[in-house]
Amino acid sequence: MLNRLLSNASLPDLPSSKLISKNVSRQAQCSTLPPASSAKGVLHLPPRKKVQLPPDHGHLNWLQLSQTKAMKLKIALMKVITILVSVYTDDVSRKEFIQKNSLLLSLHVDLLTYLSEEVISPQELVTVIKEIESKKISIFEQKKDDKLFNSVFAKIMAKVDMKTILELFTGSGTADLIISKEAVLRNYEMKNINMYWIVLNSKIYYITPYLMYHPGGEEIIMKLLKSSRNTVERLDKYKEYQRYHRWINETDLLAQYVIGTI
Ligand code: HEM
Repeated sequence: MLNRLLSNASLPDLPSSKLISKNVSRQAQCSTLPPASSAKGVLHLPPRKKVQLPPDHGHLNWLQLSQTKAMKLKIALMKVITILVSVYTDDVSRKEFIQKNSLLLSLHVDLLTYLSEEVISPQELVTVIKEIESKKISIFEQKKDDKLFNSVFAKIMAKVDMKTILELFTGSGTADLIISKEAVLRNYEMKNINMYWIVLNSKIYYITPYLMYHPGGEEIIMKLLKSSRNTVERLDKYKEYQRYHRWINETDLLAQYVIGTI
């Protein structure tokens, strides 16, 4: 499989050197180094936690997959849906969101508001999400797409063309959207695996598509997001993130998944 991927070699536009943080003060444990020595004065690092990923879920698979147009569209649509459900279901959050973002990102705000008022109400979305909550399967992992989500995608795309959605919601197009901490906490409390965000260093990322490709496994991330100890003051998981991989530059690795900023 790897040989086939390497021979196709249409590698994405992400040189590996870009993924390495330049501000690493000390080399923490990495895959190629032996564990840190327990000698006096050497900082203790968490033990290595090797997990077995499903077939075709290596880093290269993920990079290639995330560059396909179908995947980009699905991610953009899911960004829209997760914002509608996390922000627009609550009057206070919605008003604050519109007020804070109308000046700089008016097109994003207009599109989201139009969708929520004319195309699919956030309450309707919540019902759809609840219906498939119990399946606990990411729509990015199923061979066959989930019909309910597809019907929502179709509703949106019947009113807004694909080019507009891709232009506004692909890559870091939404990076400057300001989203309240209350809306993020609402997202963290959702049970449907397709809705997951994570905050790292004040940036919010849509993390569902990456979960099964995470070399440290999905469990460790899910545990953090679904902890009953999460509060508006404890949304940012950057400390925990850095504990395991200071050397990884998440802003480049997750550039396509940015939802906004808290
Ligand atoms: C959400 C964004 C995240 C990204 C993009 C990410 C990325 C990565 C990458 C690329 C590796 C492989 C590192 C290597 O082998 O050198 C890795 C491993 C790992 N990550 Fe993450 N990670 C994320 C979040 C987290 C979080 C929140 C935690 C836990 C608090 C975590 C815990 C781990 C662990 C335990 C490993 C295995 C390290 C080992 O091999 O010993 N990750 N992650």
